[in-house]
Amino acid sequence: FLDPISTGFFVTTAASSTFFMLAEITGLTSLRCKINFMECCNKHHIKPNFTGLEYDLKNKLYGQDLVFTTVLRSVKSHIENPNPSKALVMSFHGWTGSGKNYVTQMIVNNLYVKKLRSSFVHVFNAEVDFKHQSQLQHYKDQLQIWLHGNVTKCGKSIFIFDEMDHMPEGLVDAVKPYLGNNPSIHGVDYRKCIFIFLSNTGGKEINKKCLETWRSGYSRSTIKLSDMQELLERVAFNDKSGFRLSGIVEKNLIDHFVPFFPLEREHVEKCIKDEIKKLNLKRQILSSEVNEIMDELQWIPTDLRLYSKSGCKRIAQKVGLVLAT
Ligand SMILES: Nc1ncnc2c1ncn2[C@@H]1O[C@H](COP(=O)(O)OP(=O)(O)OP(=O)(O)O)[C@@H](O)[C@H]1O
Repeated sequence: FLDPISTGFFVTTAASSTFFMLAEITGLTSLRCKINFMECCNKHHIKPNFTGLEYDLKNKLYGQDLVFTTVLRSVKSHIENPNPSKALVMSFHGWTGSGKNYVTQMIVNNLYVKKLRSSFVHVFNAEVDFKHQSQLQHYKDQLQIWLHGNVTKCGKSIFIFDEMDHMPEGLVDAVKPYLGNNPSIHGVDYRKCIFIFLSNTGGKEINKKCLETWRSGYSRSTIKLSDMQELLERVAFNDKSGFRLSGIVEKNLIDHFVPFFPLEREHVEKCIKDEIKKLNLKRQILSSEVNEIMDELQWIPTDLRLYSKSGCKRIAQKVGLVLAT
C-alpha cells in the first residue's frame, strides 16, 4: 500500500509537472498561432472587422442598398452575440454578376485573417462537388461527416454553397439538423457557424419587381426586404433548384433571403471606372471610351436597356478589349 503522505506528495508532484507541461504546450500553441505558424480557431486568426465590412459594402458594392443593411446587421449581431440561438443562415439570390460572390468574399475577408485561404472557410460549388443526382445519398452522408469534422475543429466556421440552382434536389436537407436551435449534435455546437447559399433562383422575379417599381416612377430604394422575403421563399421552394421542396425552407431555417438587384448603367459605369483604375494608366480616360465599354455589354429589357445582362461580370475583359485597341 502507498503511504498517504507520500501518495499525496506523488500526486502533487505529478499534478504540478503535468501543469507545467500543459502550460508549455498551450504556451507553445499560442506562440505558434501568434507567429502564424499554424491557423488557430481563436482571436489570432478570427478577427471580425465590422468597420472594414461596412466600408467595403458601402464603398465597393454598387446598387445593393438592401444587401448592405441586411448583411452588415445580421453578420454583426450574430458574431457579437456570445450565445447565438442558431447558426446564421443567409440565402443570396439574384441575377448573374450582381455581387453575390463578391459580398461573400467581403464577409470572409473581414472575419478571417487568412481570408479565403482560411481552413475555417469552406466553399462548395454544386456544379463541381455535387454533379450526380444518382449519388445523392453518398453526398448526404459525406456532407454530414464532413460538417461534423470541420465544426469539431472550429465552431466559428463558415460554409458557402455556390450554384444552389444546380444542387441535386434533396441534398440540402443533409445540413438541416445543423441550422436549427440544437445546442449540440453528437457533442458539437453549430450555432456559431455561418451558412451562405448563393443562387440565381428568383433573379427574374427580382428584376421584374425592380422594373415594375421603375415603371411606377419610384426609386428601387423604396423596395423593402419584407417585400421580397415571401416571394423569394416561394420561388426557392417551388422552382427547379437545390431548395425545391426542401425542409430548410419549409421549416424557416433560412434567416434571410437576400435579394441582389440587377445593375443599372450608373452602377456598371462605376465598375468600369474601378477596373480602369486598377490598370494604373498614365492618361485620362475619355467618357467616350467608358461609353464604348458600356456598348460592349448587353442590356435588358431589350427595348429599355435598363440593366446589364451580365451585371458587372466580364467588365475587366471588356475594358481590356476597348482600351487595347
Ligand atoms: N454590385 C456590385 N458592385 C460592384 N462590383 C460588382 C457588383 N456586382 C458584381 N461586381 C463585380 O463583378 C464581379 C463578379 O460578380 P460576382 O461574382 O459577385 O457575381 P455573382 O452575383 O456571384 O454572379 P453569378 O450568379 O454568375 O455567380 C465581382 O468580382 C465584382 O468585381
